[in-house]
Amino acid sequence: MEVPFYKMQGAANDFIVINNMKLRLSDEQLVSLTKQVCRQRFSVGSDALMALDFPQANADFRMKFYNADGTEAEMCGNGVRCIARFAYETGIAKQQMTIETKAGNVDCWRLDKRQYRVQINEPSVENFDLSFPGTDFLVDYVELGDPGVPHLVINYPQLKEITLADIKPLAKKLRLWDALDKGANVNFYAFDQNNEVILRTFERGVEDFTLACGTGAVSTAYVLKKKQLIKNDFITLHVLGGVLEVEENKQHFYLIGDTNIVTKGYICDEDLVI
Ligand SMILES: N[C@H](CCC[C@H](N)C(=O)O)C(=O)O
Repeated sequence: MEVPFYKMQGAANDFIVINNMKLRLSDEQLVSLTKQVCRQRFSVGSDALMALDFPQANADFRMKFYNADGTEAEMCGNGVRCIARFAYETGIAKQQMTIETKAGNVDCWRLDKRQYRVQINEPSVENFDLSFPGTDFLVDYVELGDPGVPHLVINYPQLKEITLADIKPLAKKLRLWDALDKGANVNFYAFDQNNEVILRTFERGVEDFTLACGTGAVSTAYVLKKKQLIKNDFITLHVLGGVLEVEENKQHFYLIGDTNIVTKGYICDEDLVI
């Protein structure tokens, strides 16, 4: 079976995007497809797969988001920005759209050919200054949306001086912390010399650091604003894949950033079983 798809990335958080309004694959088929085609080298390789589908209520369309390991996540900030561009450029939506996600509906705006802006779901859970056993780390927990996408936020001042390998063991322990009933994505942040944020995110369902994480950026910005560690309404976050902007406007948080359509074509992986 040849599967028509776009390969897209937002700040190098990369995605396979398919139109399930046309393919009509079942949830089980989407999970199986994801686990096969997200594998690097064996197949296309990607952080996640997103299926654009019919909305269940009054949104323009529905985004079904699957991590590379096949687990479905509640939301994806970079993913929503990319699927919004896919929808606009394939005539499914106009320049402003409402997208149904597991975490709730989100509004998204096309700013220009590549820049998209999304209003991220309001937090439904927040627990600050949790002490992580066996360390002197205080970590903050936020779920964006309801049910929310779970994020831990940790201040790690020497982030610039260390490598991801140095913090991967800690990231894995935090990701799997048994105090969290659905685990979490793990965000390490530090401030740079311009008081902008450096961010590195270990993602649930990828089980590794990705080059960017949109809901991780918003979770971090949310914590910094709530703790009054940052005053301005526009927060620049430097991630390995580039830059993400988070805007707070009337208590709502918006994620703004670049998108890139890397490939348009067909997955014709000869080992693919659907
Ligand atoms: N990269 C995504 C986060 C995906 C969340 C997923 N890793 C999970 O929570 O299982 C983003 O840009 O928001």
